[in-house]
Amino acid sequence: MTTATAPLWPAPLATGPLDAVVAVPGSKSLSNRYLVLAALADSPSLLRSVLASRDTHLMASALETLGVTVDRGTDWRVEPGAQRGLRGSVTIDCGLAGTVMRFLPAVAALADGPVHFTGDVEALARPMGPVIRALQALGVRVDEEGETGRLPFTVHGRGFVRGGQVDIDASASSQFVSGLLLAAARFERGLVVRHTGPTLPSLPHIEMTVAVLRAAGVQVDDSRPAIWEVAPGRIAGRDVRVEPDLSNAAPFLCAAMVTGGTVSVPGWPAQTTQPGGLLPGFLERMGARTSLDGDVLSVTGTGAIHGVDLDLHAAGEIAPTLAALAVLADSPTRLRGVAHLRGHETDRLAALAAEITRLGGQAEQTSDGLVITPRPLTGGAWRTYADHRMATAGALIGLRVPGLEVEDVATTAKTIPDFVGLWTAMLGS
Ligand SMILES: O=C(O)C1=C[C@@H](OP(=O)(O)O)[C@@H](O)[C@H](O)C1
Ligand SMILES: C=C(OP(=O)(O)O)C(=O)O
Repeated sequence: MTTATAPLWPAPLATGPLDAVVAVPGSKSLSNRYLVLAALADSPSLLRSVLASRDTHLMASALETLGVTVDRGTDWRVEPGAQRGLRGSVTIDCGLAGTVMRFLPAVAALADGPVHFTGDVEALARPMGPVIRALQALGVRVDEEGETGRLPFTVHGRGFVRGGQVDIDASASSQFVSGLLLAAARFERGLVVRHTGPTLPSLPHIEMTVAVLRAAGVQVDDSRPAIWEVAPGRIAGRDVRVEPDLSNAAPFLCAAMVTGGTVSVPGWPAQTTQPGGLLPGFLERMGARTSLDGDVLSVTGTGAIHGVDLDLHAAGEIAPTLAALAVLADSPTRLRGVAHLRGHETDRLAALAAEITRLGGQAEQTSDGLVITPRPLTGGAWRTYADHRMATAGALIGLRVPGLEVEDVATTAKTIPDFVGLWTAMLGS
């Protein structure tokens, strides 16, 4: 939570070109999908290199509340609740995790009683309406308690969902679609989801959902644009290794460009549905050299950072990092296609514009993004609005701007367990 008294972390200045290897923890998006599917499966699962951060602990705790066993050791072992059914008459704390608040309502509909959903104060602003409306259209009772289309609400599980077909406007978040698809194989008739809105952000994340479902033995037809059909059937427990979080790799790789050095991330997948897989291409357009040697992705700064015109609708979660890089570029940048960032952990377009401007920079919001014009910056507080990616963006700018202090850097725990440790180790190596 952001308060006036939140501590300030003096972001370290870079003292020279980096030459560092950074082992980035597991993907939030993959970890939380594997957890949901493991909970709905008909046999146990073992999740290796799973991310242990606030968002994945919230997911694991929520599933435990529903009667699933999640043994959180080095690897996480999940004993599904499927055979004996999911438990109702419980409350789920979503924190600020989009994956928990959007993935679990459809799961809760399978529970044997009411499941109350709540979260952080910042979470109460995030859009939930399409999820609630879709479940209601499928015959699930959902009682809203505060503002319409927002947390908190109660899903009245009846132990089964008939399923069928549902239309949904997912222009505010791809997670609305993913959340329905993840549970759909457990609906009596499966589910056809049709997206009806004007834009569809984060398509790679929906493709990720389809891929993890298929890998668990679920039949998914995604051959028609913006329509996904999940057949009813069993979900298999799995033994899987989670890829590193490529979006969380972004600030570290960008640090190579800011310092004119090299940063390498091992474990980079040859193929991935993570939107962070688009990152090397974006960084090359901004002036970096990149190479994939085996599974080690290296980014080398050439000394130059160029402004760029980028449509980020497929990869909105890396927009804050690229905005921070753009602040340090040699020409203006336009980021487009990311209107949905207004419903992320905070209104990220407003937050980035405010904080860049506070340092003396120039950043204007457009209807669907930002225009950033590089200017000399001065240090000062960088506010983070409970947003982990605002914090890591501040750290990146702080490599070059003396006196920049990141408010509430602990908010990075949402998806990285020890961001400050990894960042300072990178700078020290
Ligand atoms: O499904 C997922 O794991 C995610 C989907 C995206 O959400 P939006 O489509 O709301 O941007 C992304 O930004 C978020 O960080 C994770
Ligand atoms: C948008 C993000 O998170 P969430 O999963 O909470 O939507 C993010 O991590 O950038």
